[in-house]
Amino acid sequence: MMSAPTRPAPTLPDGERLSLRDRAHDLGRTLGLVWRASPKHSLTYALTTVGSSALPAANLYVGKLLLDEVARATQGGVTFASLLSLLAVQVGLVVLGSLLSTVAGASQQLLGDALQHAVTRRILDKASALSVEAFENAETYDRLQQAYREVGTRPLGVATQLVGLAGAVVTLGSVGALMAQLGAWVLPLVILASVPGVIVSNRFGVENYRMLRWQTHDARVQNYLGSLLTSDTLVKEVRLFGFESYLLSRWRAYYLGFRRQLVDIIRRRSAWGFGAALLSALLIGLASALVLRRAAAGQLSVGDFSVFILGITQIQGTVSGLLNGVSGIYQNLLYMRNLFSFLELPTRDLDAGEEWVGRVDSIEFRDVGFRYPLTDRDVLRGVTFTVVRGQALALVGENGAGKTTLVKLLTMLFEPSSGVILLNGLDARRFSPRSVQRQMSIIFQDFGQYQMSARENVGLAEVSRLDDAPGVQNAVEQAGAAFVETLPGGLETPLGRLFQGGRQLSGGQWQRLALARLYFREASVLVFDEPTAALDAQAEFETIQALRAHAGERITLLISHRFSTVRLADHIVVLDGGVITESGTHAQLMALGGRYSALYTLQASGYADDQGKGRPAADQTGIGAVTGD
Ligand SMILES: Nc1ncnc2c1ncn2[C@@H]1O[C@H](COP(=O)(O)OP(=O)(O)OP(=O)(O)O)[C@@H](O)[C@H]1O
Repeated sequence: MMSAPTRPAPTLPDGERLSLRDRAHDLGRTLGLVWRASPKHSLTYALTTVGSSALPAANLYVGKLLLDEVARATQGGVTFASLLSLLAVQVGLVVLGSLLSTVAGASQQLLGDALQHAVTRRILDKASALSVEAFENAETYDRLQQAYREVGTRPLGVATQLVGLAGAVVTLGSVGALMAQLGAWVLPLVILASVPGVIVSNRFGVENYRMLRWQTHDARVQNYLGSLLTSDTLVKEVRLFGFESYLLSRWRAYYLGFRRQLVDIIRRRSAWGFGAALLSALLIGLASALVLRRAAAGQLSVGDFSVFILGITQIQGTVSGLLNGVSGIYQNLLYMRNLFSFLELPTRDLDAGEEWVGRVDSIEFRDVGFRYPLTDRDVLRGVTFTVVRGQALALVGENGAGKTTLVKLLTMLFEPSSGVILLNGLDARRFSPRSVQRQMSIIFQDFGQYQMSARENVGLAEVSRLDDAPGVQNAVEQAGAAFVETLPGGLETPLGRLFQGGRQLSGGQWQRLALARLYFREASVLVFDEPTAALDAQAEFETIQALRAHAGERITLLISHRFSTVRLADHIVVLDGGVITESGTHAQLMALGGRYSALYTLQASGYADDQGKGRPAADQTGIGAVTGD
């Protein structure tokens, strides 16, 4: 059986190291969020809730008067009218209670909805402003996930619990004043009886929160494993290789790990809970004995006794509500700390810096190095090359050599750790990344397959022209994605399987659409990261032709493992372990007889063997035709 995953011991979440002052600050911030989400509903909810908290004492008191009157009636001298007037007051209180709780419930719901929208919006705004780097950092990503997952409950939880606390104080004060008249020790004993249960539930509540937080990472892994088993795109591979049971056993190993922690908590919580209930029963018994002693001495009326009996439930409910409210606020504030620290994450202002205007005519990497955050290895070192307008530069290298990382630097998604990138001879750091990025268009290796219409899939490259149907059409043709015209709704056909009525495309068709997206943006730098991986030979040939047609006016950067494509570039850079080991034209590199020539010959001989008829290898992929013109 698969063993449970092991991870280093958990560290305390940020919130648990906070001082009282910081917590008070977070509380103030949370209330600020709530208030801004909807002042009207915040106020209505607070007033109605606190108002209705005084009703239990009023009910108890009128009930006591009524009982005493009924008891007196047995001795005569009480009119039906006086009993009826007390009943009318009691009914009035019930009606008022219903009215207040209806208004409180409705305003809470509306406030919750407004608050969820406001906080989700802030999370999404923040996520949109975070750098790509932040998404590649597991801790930040966990923080985002948690903030997003619990946004519907936590902020509202703080507000309702705080209002609940104010209400509990009102109830406790008013009911307590009534009960205090039954004997000096009665109220303290009843209050004390509520405490053990609350302490136990709080202690385990915090432990539960810590457990869930500690499990966030593993739960993500488990969810991922589950998603592999339910994915429509992966089902073929999973079935063919038959690794369902492996995935299931890993998924189950995580479940068993969670289960062990849960069983442990439940066991301890039950034992402590039972002990607390015993202690509480003992204290209530003692308070009852004190009251009964006064009753036996004829010092209490039937009404007084009803205040005691009903008051016990009322006080216990209120005290536990009060203490739970405090611990609930504490727990929700831990979440809020997580949310605030996510919202406080530094963002890279993509608009900071000078605005880049005009085309990019040259890109120069000068001794560029890069190391991913929180890692201890440089994935690029001393990278130096120049590419100018009209040139196509190809990057080759084995998996993990650093090609995609280089593209991330070139497209200003990441900043180099050392060295400098010059655009038209100027330090790229001077310019706002967004303005430079507007000059760039790209097809990534893991390009998006947007479950939207074909037009949107292309138009997303330049949202301001999303409705430019002729422009989209043009890009579609350039990318050889004319198949979209044959779809039932043409460009408006919804794509993908996620939503009803969507048309699923093949891998190559999705890739052509991604190419159309690249062409749709009028950019001076085009980056192709494995643009032909999912294309057939004919499509690859057409793509390369389109690429060549554009090369004249632009800078083209091409990453490919297909040497048939690579050899067409004007300049080829070979990356090995993050370092440039060779560079030059295809002919120069072949003449050099180094790594490039070895790999090229290896791939070419593969084609030749396949064919076995002595036809030139390159013809197989249409390269002969391309280079021959
Ligand atoms: N987000 C990341 N955090 C840490 N290391 C990373 C990250 N992304 C990539 N790397 C590491 O950087 C190195 C270069 O990766 P990169 O994706 O640039 O390679 P590549 O040449 O594009 O590979 P491939 O041909 O497989 O696409 C690899 O060793 C990889 O493990």
